[in-house]
Amino acid sequence: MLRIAIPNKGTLSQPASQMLRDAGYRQRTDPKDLICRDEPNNVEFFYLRPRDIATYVGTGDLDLGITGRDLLVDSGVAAEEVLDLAFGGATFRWAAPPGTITSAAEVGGRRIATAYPGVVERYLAEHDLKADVVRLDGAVENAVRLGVADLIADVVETGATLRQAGLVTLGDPLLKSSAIIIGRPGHAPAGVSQLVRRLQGVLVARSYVMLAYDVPANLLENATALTPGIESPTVSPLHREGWVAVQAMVQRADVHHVMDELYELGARAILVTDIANCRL
Ligand SMILES: Nc1ncnc2c1ncn2[C@@H]1O[C@H](COP(=O)(O)OP(=O)(O)OP(=O)(O)O)[C@@H](O)[C@H]1O
Ligand SMILES: O=P(O)(O)OC[C@H]1O[C@H](OP(=O)(O)OP(=O)(O)O)[C@H](O)[C@@H]1O
Ligand SMILES: [Mg+2]
Repeated sequence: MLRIAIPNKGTLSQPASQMLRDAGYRQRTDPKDLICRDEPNNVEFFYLRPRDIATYVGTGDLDLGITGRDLLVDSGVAAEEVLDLAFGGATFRWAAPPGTITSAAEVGGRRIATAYPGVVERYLAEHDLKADVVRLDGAVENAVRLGVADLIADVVETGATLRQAGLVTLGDPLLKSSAIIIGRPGHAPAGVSQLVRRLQGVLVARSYVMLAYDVPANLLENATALTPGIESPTVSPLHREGWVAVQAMVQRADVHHVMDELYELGARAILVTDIANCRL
């Protein structure tokens, strides 16, 4: 049975379970449950602190885990990224009061508050800098105001917490994070490739829609240039002479723009439908 670690709380917890449900796996119904067995799929899910997940996967006690890229880096565990799950996106950044520290080169010699000392120390080592890393558990943005540190290094999503604390970011992000599946290098037990394919199906279904429309046959080339699909669009004859029906997958982010262009070209009955899941 495949054994997989899932975040039990925090930002990544709900979306991780939802993604697995969308891929056809059973998930816990009570948020206090720590284990959920999915017999038909031969998978057992273990609900763990996202920060601990790399440790379980790295030791080989669990086969796979869902965690954040920043948490994996912070752990220092030699687990590998198997698939980017495209949720839980955030950057990991330096921040300080405006006008105090203005470039990343100036972080050397300072007191840096963070809940991710592993990420910060990796950066300092790579840039040949020395600094005093103050490890905190959370609410790191308060550290400068309270005099514990000169700057912070923390997760930034909307930037609202930084603004509220009167801090501004400086320099480039130390890293760009999102939820990922991690595994142990060289360890690919039965069921892993099926799980990855299923999740890839969910990712595609989330980023594409199915577009269907009718168009005069003499405009087909122009229309399909707008909707080339993945392999190629499906074209079917219509009962009405001189018209065809076209179906193609289109990037969700582009669909309104593509519909406008198709309508202007002469296409009609342009319909968009969600894709529940797919295997490409
Ligand atoms: N707005 C956000 N705040 C915190 N973490 C976020 C955010 N958006 C994405 N993440 C990602 O979530 C992971 C951190 O999750 P974790 O559960 O440890 O902290 P949390 O969501 O802040 O919850 P808690 O503060 O209750 O521990 C990291 O990979 C981080 O990049
Ligand atoms: O850029 P934003 O959208 O404001 O999000 C980022 C903030 O959210 C998280 O804090 P959280 O509320 O989880 O508290 P914590 O610091 O105690 O973990 C994170 O640690 C940042 O402080
Ligand atoms: Mg937090």
